[in-house]
Amino acid sequence: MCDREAVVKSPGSIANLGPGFDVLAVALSGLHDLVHVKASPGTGLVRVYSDVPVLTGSSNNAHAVAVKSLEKFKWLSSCDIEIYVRKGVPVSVGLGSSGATAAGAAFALSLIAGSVDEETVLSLAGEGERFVSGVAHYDNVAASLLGGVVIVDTKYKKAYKIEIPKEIHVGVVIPETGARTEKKTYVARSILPGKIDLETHVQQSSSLAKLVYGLIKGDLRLVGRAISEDEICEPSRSKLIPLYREMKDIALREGAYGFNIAGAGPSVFYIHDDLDEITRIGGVILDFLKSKGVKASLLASRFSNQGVEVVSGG
Ligand SMILES: Nc1ncnc2c1ncn2[C@@H]1O[C@H](COP(=O)(O)OP(=O)(O)OP(=O)(O)O)[C@@H](O)[C@H]1O
Ligand SMILES: N[C@@H](CCO)C(=O)O
Repeated sequence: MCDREAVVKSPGSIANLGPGFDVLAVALSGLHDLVHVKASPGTGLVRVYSDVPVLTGSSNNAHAVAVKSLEKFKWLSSCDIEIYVRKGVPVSVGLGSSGATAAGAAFALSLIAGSVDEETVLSLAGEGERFVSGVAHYDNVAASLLGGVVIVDTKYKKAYKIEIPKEIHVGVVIPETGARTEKKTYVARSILPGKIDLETHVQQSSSLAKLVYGLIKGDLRLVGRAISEDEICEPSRSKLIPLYREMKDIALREGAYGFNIAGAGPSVFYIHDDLDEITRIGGVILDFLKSKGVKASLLASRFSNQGVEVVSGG
């Protein structure tokens, strides 16, 4: 039995999308991790290798996912597990890098164990996020697994996918400075308000519902307007991102449909239906940052309906 392997591709993602803290995320096109899992006869030893040296061994969340998988799939404990992670999603910038690996590892291990059940895979992948941020949140991992825009059902640990109705291009401005440390998601979560008042709840729910309605109707301007609204994370997290307000003003003034923080930051993202506009608006933001002595780069991508994909094995 312990002589199986699987290679999967798992996409990066943007979580929250403005008002959907821990509830919404979207998979991205052209950015993915490659996760190769091998099982061989043994005693339940887990070894993880990565092309990003600091992520080799037990500092890679794939290790935590594998340990949980051995507990979940009992027969795997008579196997040794080796995992090779080739990172394609930039680490620690807000593009769901840890989530991409966690989702890929959970999916590949479940394939090898012969039991790919969405809820189990989601729950195993969430353990990879717990390892990184202290909390098992499911937004990034659900987007990496399913593709599209996902809505996380936090009560029943499920995720519902909304197919992206039309081309939505996204520009991501990645600052070289900002809260980009190993613990950045942990820190970015620790500064959030512990409680919110009723008025904030109503406003946030309205923005979130508007975003989902806009997606279903294919109304990108409405989607963008909703993406720009967040009463919970943006007020505190934006203070960790140099020139955040100015960047948002520029993007919206230049015609971006919506702008907000990508995941836990420090990157920011904006959307448009025209790729050329994404490039042009990004250029204006980068020129502005340069004039202020802030180094940053632009990454252009697209919202994608593609989730995790099997490359071989299983
Ligand atoms: N397989 C992995 N891939 C990437 N980061 C990992 C992995 N395993 C552990 N980490 C740790 O997680 C940290 C950041 O991941 P985290 O998911 O919090 O941020 P992110 O990738 O920017 O995504 P986001 O803010 O969108 O959730 C990294 O600095 C790294 O130390
Ligand atoms: N929803 C998560 C995504 C980042 O991991 C957060 O904002 O903290």
